[in-house]
Amino acid sequence: MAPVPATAAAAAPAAVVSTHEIRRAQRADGPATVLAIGTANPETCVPQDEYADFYFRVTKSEHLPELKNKLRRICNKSGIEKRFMFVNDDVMEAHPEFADRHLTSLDARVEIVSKVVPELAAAASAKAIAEWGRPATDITHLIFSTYSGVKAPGGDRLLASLLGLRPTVSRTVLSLHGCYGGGRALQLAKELAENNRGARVLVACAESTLIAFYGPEVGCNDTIIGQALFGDGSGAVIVGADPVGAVERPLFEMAFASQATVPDSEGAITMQHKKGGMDYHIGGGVPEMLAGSIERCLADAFGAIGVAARWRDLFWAVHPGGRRILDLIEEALGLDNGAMAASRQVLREYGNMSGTTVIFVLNELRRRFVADGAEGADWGALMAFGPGVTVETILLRVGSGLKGN
Ligand SMILES: CC(C)(COP(=O)(O)OP(=O)(O)OC[C@H]1O[C@@H](n2cnc3c(N)ncnc32)[C@H](O)[C@@H]1OP(=O)(O)O)[C@@H](O)C(=O)NCCC(=O)NCCSC(=O)/C=C/c1ccc(O)cc1
Repeated sequence: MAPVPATAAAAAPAAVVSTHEIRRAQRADGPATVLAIGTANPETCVPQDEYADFYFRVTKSEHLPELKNKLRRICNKSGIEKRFMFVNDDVMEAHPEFADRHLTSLDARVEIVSKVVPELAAAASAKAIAEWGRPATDITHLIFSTYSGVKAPGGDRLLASLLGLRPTVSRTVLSLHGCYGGGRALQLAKELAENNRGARVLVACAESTLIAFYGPEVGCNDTIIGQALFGDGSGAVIVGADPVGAVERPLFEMAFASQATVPDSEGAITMQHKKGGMDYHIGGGVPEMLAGSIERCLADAFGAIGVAARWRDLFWAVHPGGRRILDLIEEALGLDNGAMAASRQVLREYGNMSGTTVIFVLNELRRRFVADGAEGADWGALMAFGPGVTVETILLRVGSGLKGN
């Protein structure tokens, strides 16, 4: 069809513009930036040194003392002091079938998590929105990441309604990314923010171990290791480009993001919903596998943007999948023992909350930067890992909202 001359009709566009120009006008000018962070946890807190007693009591497994001792040994070496969770005595009394993974319980689990997980995400998101300082109706996109979401319409819809987001908010659910869900969601938020001028993306990650909580079994060490490490929590981040001067405070600029799959690692970490709850496997060699891959991921990412980085000069937001993962990554990169202090603190206070954890780490880093004025800090790396084995890398720069506080 020939273009309509501008004078032909009052409703015609004033000038013919190409789709390239339309596209360019839709893009943001600056990089995606973290503008606010919020976190939340369920009420029940279990000290790590009481966890073995709690777990063997509520699952009625006291007849397996060797496994209880093994759980105690792992808890002692975990670097964790306490964890928060939805599972408590009341839940287990109401659902004794949760203790036995061979009984059918998925429906009951999904019924509970499809309510409590979005509610927890709403609590974290409300904190992020309050800190952000703009109305919830200014959120244009919502990314909800959880491995508890196996229902439609899903937790994203409930979350949007609990927060009073506008009906035209663009919703996406990410599921079963496990421990790299937070990294994946932030990376997607970066793409959305940079490609949609004025977009404000709410990333909400929320996980509950209730979907995967069952009693111990002789010969299944995965259950014991999971019981030693995992906790429940939610983290929310607001991401947008071109911050509005007087209102929005740039915390971290997202300069580059990438994903890599570790070769020959398919079976190392697995998750699958089954009739008795979510089944999972955590291979013994995961810390070594990650330590062997991490430097390549970082070098490729910094290489792609032409920045010569020295690992010792960076700040770190690394997913604390387990204490040994942090130890081996520090060693592989030749870092000081304090380099992962924010990750270790989150591990100590909350355990491994799967995809949510890296948002807690980012929040802890922010707290540390505010406390010391972000002196000397410039570039950093956020890294998250999970099934695949997948490594998410996001290169960060300290934002102006954190400098000179
Ligand atoms: C703190 C650990 C667990 C133990 O510390 P350590 O310094 O290695 O100590 P040890 O070498 O003495 O090991 C203590 C015990 O733990 C056992 N162990 C050591 N890793 C293992 C192992 N992957 N398997 C099963 N036994 C082990 C090890 O065999 C040993 O057993 P035992 O000799 O009987 O005392 C440490 O190994 C560690 O940090 N491991 C990293 C764990 C890890 O790979 N995490 C990343 C994956 S997280 C993930 O996939 C999440 C999935 C998920 C799924 C469901 C959810 O609800 C939520 C999330």
